[in-house]
Amino acid sequence: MSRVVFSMGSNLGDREAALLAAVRAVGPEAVSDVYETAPWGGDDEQPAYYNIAVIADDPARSPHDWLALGQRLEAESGRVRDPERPYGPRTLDVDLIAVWDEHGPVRSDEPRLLLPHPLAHLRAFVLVPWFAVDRDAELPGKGRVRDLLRDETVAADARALRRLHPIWSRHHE
Ligand SMILES: Nc1ncnc2c1ncn2[C@@H]1O[C@H](COP(=O)(O)OP(=O)(O)OP(=O)(O)O)[C@@H](O)[C@H]1O
Ligand SMILES: Nc1nc2c(c(=O)[nH]1)N=C(CO)CN2
Repeated sequence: MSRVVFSMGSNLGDREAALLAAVRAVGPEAVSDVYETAPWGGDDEQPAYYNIAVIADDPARSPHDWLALGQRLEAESGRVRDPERPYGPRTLDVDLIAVWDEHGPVRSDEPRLLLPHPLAHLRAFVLVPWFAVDRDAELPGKGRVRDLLRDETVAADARALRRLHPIWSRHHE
């Protein structure tokens, strides 16, 4: 068993098309609506992001398989990395927020795959879409997403997000 929560984002090119292609490739169990979000992390000179949360469940996939899939999708979207702008604009970003296997939450300290994602609890653009598809969501080691959203800074960011529209429905499957 391997259940994963992804945060996906895009702020370059056709944002919706990039996210939709990624969702399709993952084979999702649940997909949030699209949220328009201001750039997080201090690099403000870039377009607004579209962000979604995606939950997937595939007994055949390991955490590294999920990571490899995410990285392949980023490359296929035409993503180019600018080493001078770690939080710069991108056609597609696929982050693994948390993974569970048959033993429970997976923890990893490998730089290549940090689990749970070490910054997720600070990011309204991750927490709000995730909470929207799972009211009981829990970020391992940090607590319930419901409670993380009460932090003052996160709550202020959350109020500034704009929920736009669904991106996924049965007819896409
Ligand atoms: N949980 C994770 N999900 C996705 N990538 C991860 C994770 N943990 C570590 N990485 C590594 O992070 C590296 C940098 O990824 P990337 O440039 O997309 O970071 P970022 O998305 O800009 O920043 P952030 O990790 O803060 O969201 C990748 O090489 C990947 O192997
Ligand atoms: N709003 C928003 N800001 C970001 C995002 C993102 O997906 N959405 N991704 C980042 C790097 O992971 C850095 N900043």
